[in-house]
Amino acid sequence: MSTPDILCIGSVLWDVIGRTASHMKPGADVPGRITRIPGGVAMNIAMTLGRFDLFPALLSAVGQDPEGHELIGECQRRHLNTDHIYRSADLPTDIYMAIEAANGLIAAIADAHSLEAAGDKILTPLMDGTLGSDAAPFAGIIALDGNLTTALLQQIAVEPCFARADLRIAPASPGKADRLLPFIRATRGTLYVNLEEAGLLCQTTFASAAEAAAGLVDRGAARALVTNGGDSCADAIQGSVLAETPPKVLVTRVTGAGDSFMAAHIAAEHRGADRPSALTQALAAAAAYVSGEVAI
Ligand SMILES: Nc1ncnc2c1ncn2[C@@H]1O[C@H](COP(=O)(O)OP(=O)(O)O)[C@@H](O)[C@H]1O
Ligand SMILES: O=c1[nH]cc([C@@H]2O[C@H](COP(=O)(O)O)[C@@H](O)[C@H]2O)c(=O)[nH]1
Repeated sequence: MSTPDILCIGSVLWDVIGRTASHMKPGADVPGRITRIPGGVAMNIAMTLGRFDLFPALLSAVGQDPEGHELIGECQRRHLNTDHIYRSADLPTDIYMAIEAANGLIAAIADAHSLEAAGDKILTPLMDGTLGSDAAPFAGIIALDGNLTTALLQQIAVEPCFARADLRIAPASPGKADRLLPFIRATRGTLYVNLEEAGLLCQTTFASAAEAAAGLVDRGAARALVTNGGDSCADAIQGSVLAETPPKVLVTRVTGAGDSFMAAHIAAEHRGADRPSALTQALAAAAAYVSGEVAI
């Protein structure tokens, strides 16, 4: 069994996405296309890392139902390491559904109940010596998502078996933004949030990504990357805020843009890029993704 370059911990599920070229209001019923593709923040990050020639391992909960078997097959087809995924016999594979229209994301529902119910079973390989333990903590990059419960995220922020990891954390959705608070309190990890999520975490509203990233660091975050759709994004650490505007592109899909940005940024820093060039490379990758140049 080869040692993974990076671990992705969080949701691995099926995304059911309905897309239409029409504008939609609540209650609209319009023609369009419905697709089912592998998703979940941890999975999206892992898929993008794979495109940068990295070999991430997934830590998640996937059911032993037909949907779960098929999903594991999709992971393996993409050369993602599934050896450490917790395969529950009684929990169903999680699922997410979203509707995207000409006027953007209309609504989405994430059913990540199985991941939540599995709790710290998904972390066993980092505790029992398979990938790490308290005595010999995993010392690589860990991309984490906010689909994990606050209790589990709290555990990761302070427990010895995570003490040496380079934690990269995304909230998964605005509704889950406050689950990242343990990392702000513990001044641990790099947070990847959009402008709305930054505001929710700080219980305020920010006018720009630069202001938001600096605000997160002021409140205790070790490092914060804040994106804002087609507008300028920022990377802040104590005493330094970088900002850059994304390339202008024709947007054909928005679901997963933030995850693409995060994965490309992690991959750039894994290759040794400095902060300004990592930001530029992440924006280029996100632009290719939202313009539809990248196959899923
Ligand atoms: N309308 C857009 N035009 C150009 N780039 C975009 C657009 N929307 C998203 N992106 C790219 O994707 C990144 C993440 O998008 P954002 O919408 O902020 O994240 P999230 O998907 O987490 O809400 C942006 O920083 C940008 O690089
Ligand atoms: O509560 C959650 N919302 C969204 C996701 C995942 O995030 C992606 C969409 O996110 P965004 O719209 O921020 O790009 C989808 O692949 C979806 O599976 C998730 O794991 N959990």
